Amino acid sequence: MEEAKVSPLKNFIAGGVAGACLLLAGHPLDTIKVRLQTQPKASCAQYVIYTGTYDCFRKTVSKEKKKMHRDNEVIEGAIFYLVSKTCRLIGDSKLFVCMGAPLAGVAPMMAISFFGFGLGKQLQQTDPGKPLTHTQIFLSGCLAGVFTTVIVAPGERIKCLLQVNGKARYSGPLDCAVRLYKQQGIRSVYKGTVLTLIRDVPSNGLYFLTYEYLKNLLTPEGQSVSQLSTPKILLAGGVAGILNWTIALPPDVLKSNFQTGLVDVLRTLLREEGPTGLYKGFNAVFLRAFPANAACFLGFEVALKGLNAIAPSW
Ligand SMILES: CC(=O)O[C@H](CC(=O)[O-])C[N+](C)(C)C
Repeated sequence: MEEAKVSPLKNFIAGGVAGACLLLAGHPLDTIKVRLQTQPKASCAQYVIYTGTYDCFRKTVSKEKKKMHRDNEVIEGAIFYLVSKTCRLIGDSKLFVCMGAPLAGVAPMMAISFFGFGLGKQLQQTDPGKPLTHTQIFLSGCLAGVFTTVIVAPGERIKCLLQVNGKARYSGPLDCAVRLYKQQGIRSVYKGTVLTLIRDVPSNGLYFLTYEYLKNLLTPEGQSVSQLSTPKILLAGGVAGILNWTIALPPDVLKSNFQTGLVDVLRTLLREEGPTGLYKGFNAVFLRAFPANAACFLGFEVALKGLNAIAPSW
């Protein structure tokens, strides 16, 4: 297993591309996940808003279809234009609801994530010819999780509030951020930071370790990992996404609920729903994890290859 020279800068740029791919492939199911995770618990099943992933999908699509307003025609920039067109193509649904904010958040988040991972590897890489150990790769991933929390914690706070409340409470991400800041200051914007760290530090470690491990495993003897075929990249990325969520989901459920207003989340959830409550949104999360992360790593590898071709010496 050979280790190429790591460039955190190239990782940063390619990571941004990866983030855009992750978002485009994963946002509809992410919206469903947050709605399922944060819906209030009803005493009688008949009053639950969404009975499951499919029910939430169906209701979101039909409800939002009815609510198409002129203001949805307002296009804020080229990216938003493309997103809203894509949105219409899948049936005028609002599963891509508030995608402007996540795109502005996820692309830099993944850029920082891949940068942190690259930096972690670079710091531990004494000899470019010598492969890093699994522990070193895991720790590099953990470092990525620490870095990303700086923007993930406020980004997720805003995203979750918008996904749960739609436009009923806030006119958009900026309005949401400003109002949180004005009402309770920076602490409110950063509400959920510890839970974000608990979710993202170990899961990033496992995420990158799985991807690198599978890439090496799938590389035929005598070939370079950089020549890995597209299906194998998709497989390694998809599996990394699934394993990432196996440990990220319980703290994610706590975080989503905490960031949208529930206090004493762990105790309340365990008392009301038992340990399975910590796996709320399971179907949506795992349906999303494979394709979204497969697309993410493919976007990363393609962008990195392009950068290596344009600027081999960086
Ligand atoms: C928990 C989470 O956000 O995971 C990211 C992938 C995904 O499915 O959204 C990846 N990362 C580990 C980089 C945070």
